[in-house]
Amino acid sequence: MEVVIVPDAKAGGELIAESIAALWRRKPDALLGVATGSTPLPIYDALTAKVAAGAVDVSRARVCQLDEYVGLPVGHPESYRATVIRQVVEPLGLGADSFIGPDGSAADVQAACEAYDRALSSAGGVDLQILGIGTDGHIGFNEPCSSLASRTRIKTLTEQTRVDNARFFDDDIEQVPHHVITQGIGTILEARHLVLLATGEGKAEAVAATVEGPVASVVPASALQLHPHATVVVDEAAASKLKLAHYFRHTYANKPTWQGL
Ligand SMILES: N[C@@H]1[C@@H](O)[C@H](O)[C@@H](COP(=O)(O)O)O[C@@H]1O
Repeated sequence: MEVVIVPDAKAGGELIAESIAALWRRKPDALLGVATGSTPLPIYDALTAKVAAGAVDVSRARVCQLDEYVGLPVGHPESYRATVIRQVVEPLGLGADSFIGPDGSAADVQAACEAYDRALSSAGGVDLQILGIGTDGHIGFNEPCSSLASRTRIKTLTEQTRVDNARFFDDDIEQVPHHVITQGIGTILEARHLVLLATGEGKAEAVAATVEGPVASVVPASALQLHPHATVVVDEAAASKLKLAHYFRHTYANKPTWQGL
C-alpha cells in the first residue's frame, strides 16, 4: 500500500485525476469505478477540467458505480445512479451506454446484485476504483464486519452512516434508506488499482486503522492491505493520526517520477 500525503483536498483531487487521465491515455476504454459522497468531488472537478482543456480524450471511457441505495424511486436525485450521472457522466460528456450500476429499484434485489457482479466481469473488470471512506472505516457500503470475501449484495446501514448521509436528504434521517446494494469487498479487491481518498480530521482515525492497523473486517477499508496496487491519498488532517507519516512523506518524495501512482 502506498500512502501519499497531500496539502489539501484539491491537491488530492488533482493527483488522482491525473492518474485517471494517464490511464485513459494508455487504455482509452478503461473502466473507472466511481464513488459518491463529498470526498471525491475534487477528483471529478479536476478530471472535468482536463477533459475541457483537451488534455484527455474520454470518447471511449467507461464508468461504473460502487454502490446504490435500495428502494428510492427511480430517478430520485439522491440515488447514486442520479448522483454519478450528475457529478461524473454529464460533466465528462459520456454517453448513457458508457455507464453501468446496480439496479436499486429491482423487485429481486439478490438477482440484481448477482447481475451487477456479472456485468462488471463481462465489462472486463474495473481498471481503477476510486474509494472514499466512512467514519467507521467502511468502503462502498461495506459496514464493519463485512466479509472480506464478500460479493455485491444487500447490506443494512448502521445508524452512524444514516446520520452521516442525512445531509443529502434534507437532514432528515427518516428519508435515508436502511438498505443498500454495494460491491462486496471481494469484488472491490478485483479492481486492478484501488485509490482511496480521505480528507478532513473526521477521517483520521479510520485512515490510521486502515493503513497501520491489522487487516480486520471490523475496519473494512483495511482490506486494501491485501491488494497488490492500493494507493491511499490523504490530506494533512486525515493523515494526522498516522504514526508512520514521516516515512510515507519520505518514500513519496523519493519515488521514481516515471512510476505514477
Ligand atoms: N457509500 C458512500 C461511500 O462510498 C463514501 O466513501 C462514504 C463517505 O462519504 P464522504 O466522502 O461524503 O465522507 O459515504 C457513503 O457511505
